[in-house]
Amino acid sequence: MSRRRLDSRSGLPAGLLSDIQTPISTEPLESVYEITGELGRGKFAVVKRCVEKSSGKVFAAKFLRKRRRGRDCRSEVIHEMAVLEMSHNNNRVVNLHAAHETDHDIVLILEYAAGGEIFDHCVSDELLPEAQITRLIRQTLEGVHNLHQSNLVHLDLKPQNILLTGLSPLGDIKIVDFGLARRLGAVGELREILGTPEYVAPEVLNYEPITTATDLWSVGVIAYMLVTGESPFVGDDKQETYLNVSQVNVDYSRENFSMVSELAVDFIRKLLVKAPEDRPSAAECMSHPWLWQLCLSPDLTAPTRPVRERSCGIKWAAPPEDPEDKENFLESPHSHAKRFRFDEESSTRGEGDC
Ligand SMILES: Nc1ncnc2c1ncn2[C@@H]1O[C@H](COP(=O)(O)OP(=O)(O)OP(=O)(O)O)[C@@H](O)[C@H]1O
Repeated sequence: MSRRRLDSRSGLPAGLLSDIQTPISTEPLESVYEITGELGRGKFAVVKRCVEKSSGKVFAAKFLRKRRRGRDCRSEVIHEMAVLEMSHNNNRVVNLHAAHETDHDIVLILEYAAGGEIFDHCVSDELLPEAQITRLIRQTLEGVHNLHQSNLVHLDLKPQNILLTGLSPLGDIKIVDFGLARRLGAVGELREILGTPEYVAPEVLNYEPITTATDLWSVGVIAYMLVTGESPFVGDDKQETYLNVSQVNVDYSRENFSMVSELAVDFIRKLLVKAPEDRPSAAECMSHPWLWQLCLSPDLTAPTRPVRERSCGIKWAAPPEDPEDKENFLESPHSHAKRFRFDEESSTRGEGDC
């Protein structure tokens, strides 16, 4: 995808934020941090593990190139910093610790997420138990809800951008990569953006207005991938992927979902709908019974499911008594979030369906 709305005067992507509080230090990075190894890379960035010499604390240093394809992209890096700063109080977003500038890069020193990407759990031979998946989705929704409350949309949510604070035991999620994030309303209607074809919503492909619902589509894709180990829209080539997305061509067959609860399917079906206005908001999603049915399960660390094994014994549960869930939750989903209308029939089918 290459479409991108440009500001007519500057030739830069429209709606970039430019106010930052974090000073950009020119002190040589190596004098402050010991760089220890690569954690990941994207199109214009490489992320390395580093240790702050003065404190011994571990961080992730994201090296963002200032020039890309012969163009000065400093303002895009500043924008990413501004979004991170706006999300400072959002516990589900990686924290910006400091920033440095080198000849070629601006380096964001980020909170280190030691557990890697949830993508690894989508492509593993052993999928996570649904109780763990629902915990991760709840946390993702909480992070997304808080972004949306600040009028921010992420627009590049995918399993590679949802990291974990730890692996064993499985930690909490941290959302990263705000390069495509935008503030809604900053420049009128938003219709733009590149993204990763497999994960983008139909309205992005169709150059229709982008709203908070665009992120909710991606949450549906992420949930699909975590429960099935498959990417719902990926085709043999880009064209086929686009077609699958724009026709919402999703495979809910027994083959893919043999091990998945009916409530999980219902949750995903609610999000992977073409019309953005028909998708529930992040807050509304939080009252879906799938997210709470297993949260009182005594053993969240239950063995992982081999791919295609059935998850059974589904029982609906009351909202969480778990203090962590209560603390982190958007108040109480049942008291505050407007309840999205869930299909009674599809919800009850999960019970005892082993
Ligand atoms: N804070 C972090 N802690 C640990 N690993 C990280 C952290 N931030 C990023 N990574 C790793 O580096 C990868 C690339 O980071 P990121 O997505 O921010 O880069 P990007 O160049 O903007 O990516 P893209 O080209 O997909 O937009 C992530 O998918 C993740 O594996």
